[in-house]
Amino acid sequence: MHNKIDFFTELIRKGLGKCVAKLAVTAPLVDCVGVSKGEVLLSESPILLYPATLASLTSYCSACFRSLSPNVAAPCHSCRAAAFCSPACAAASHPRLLCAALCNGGALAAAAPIESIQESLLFLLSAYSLPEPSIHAILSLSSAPAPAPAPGTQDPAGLHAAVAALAPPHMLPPGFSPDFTAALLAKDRGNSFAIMEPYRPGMSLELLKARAYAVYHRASLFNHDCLPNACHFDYPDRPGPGNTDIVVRALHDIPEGREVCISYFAANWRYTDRQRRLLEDYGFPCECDRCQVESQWKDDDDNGDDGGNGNEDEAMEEEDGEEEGEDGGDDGMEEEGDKGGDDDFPHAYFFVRYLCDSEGCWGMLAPLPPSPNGEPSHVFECNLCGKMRKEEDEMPDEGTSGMPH
Ligand SMILES: C[S@@+](CC[C@H](N)C(=O)[O-])C[C@H]1O[C@@H](n2cnc3c(N)ncnc32)[C@H](O)[C@@H]1O
Repeated sequence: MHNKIDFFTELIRKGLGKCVAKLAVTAPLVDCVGVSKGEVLLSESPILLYPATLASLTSYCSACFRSLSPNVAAPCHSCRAAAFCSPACAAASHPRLLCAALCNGGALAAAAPIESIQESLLFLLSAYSLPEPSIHAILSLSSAPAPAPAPGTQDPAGLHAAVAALAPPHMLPPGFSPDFTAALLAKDRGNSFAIMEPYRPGMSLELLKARAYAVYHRASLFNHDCLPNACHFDYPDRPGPGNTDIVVRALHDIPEGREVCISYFAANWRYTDRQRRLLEDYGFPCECDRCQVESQWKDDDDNGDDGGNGNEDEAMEEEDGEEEGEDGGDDGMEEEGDKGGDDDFPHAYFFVRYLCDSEGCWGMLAPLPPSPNGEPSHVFECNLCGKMRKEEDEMPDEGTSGMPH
């Protein structure tokens, strides 16, 4: 356990779900005429799909990004560095500038020795391979601010020079310039979605890497909230067409007029980490309900460090033990609230209900879509590990406590 959110989730694993639900903020429940829980709000194909790193080229099909099985993988006839999972994917091929750069021996690997530079170069070579309307669709998205130069990274001018050196000049689009490159990079930073490697049970989310990145036109319009009311799914290894489509579903009923927001990263991140990421990568300080609450927490509650004792796990375990010892556990959380200890965490309900409890996962749980006659599903699906959880399995009852959003 690392922080207060982990603490509440741990309580749920110990069967104290009902108490945590009592702590939930009692916002008025609104009659929902807007969106029903589990409803698919968006299903969309990417404008652009590109490998996350050079290593992705040998593990995933370069056209559809399904996992490659070695006995069916066929190398690209031109570059021999990328591979495809089927004749149809080989015919669809992969971005022509990327293919040309890969034909150039180890030049791409030499230009991009570290993964962050690889990611930017793979993006640029793929984006510059798009037909003009698609490049303009990317340029129409909102821009994220340029990051402060970090050691080992390359600025847009350096990345532009690398693309110019790697791609045959006649293949570059009209308007190719350092400014064009900088504008594209700014769009990628604030709008791309990671398509993750396959999750294996027990694997820590921190170790899970992206296999590819995708830019979508309409999905890029979702704003962020640290207590989102929707989350996105992708199913890259599923058979059939549309395996790289993004699917956005409502976590719960959303009243008409309420903004639909997703979280740009795992919802269990600490306040300071969320603020830093949103400021650095997206250019805004988050002022959502949750951040307003958590900004008031003492440093050792959760604000980004261990509060100096370096062993928060122990502190939490002690606190937990005390609760159970005092009153048998179930009402402990309410008492904790009465004592003023944890009543400053009104969003506990959200974590209990919508965060996956698979070991090391921390994906988000959203209900499956309602049935054709509008019946809501009582099965929740994790958008990272794919685990299905029945609503009644350790989940607090939606009707007995307030909904955060
Ligand atoms: C993926 S885009 C979202 C769509 C964008 N708002 C638009 O109108 O195209 C990300 C950008 O939206 C803005 N944004 C997203 N969530 C926000 C929030 N909670 N508060 C303020 N700005 C936000 C930031 O400028 C961020 O860089």
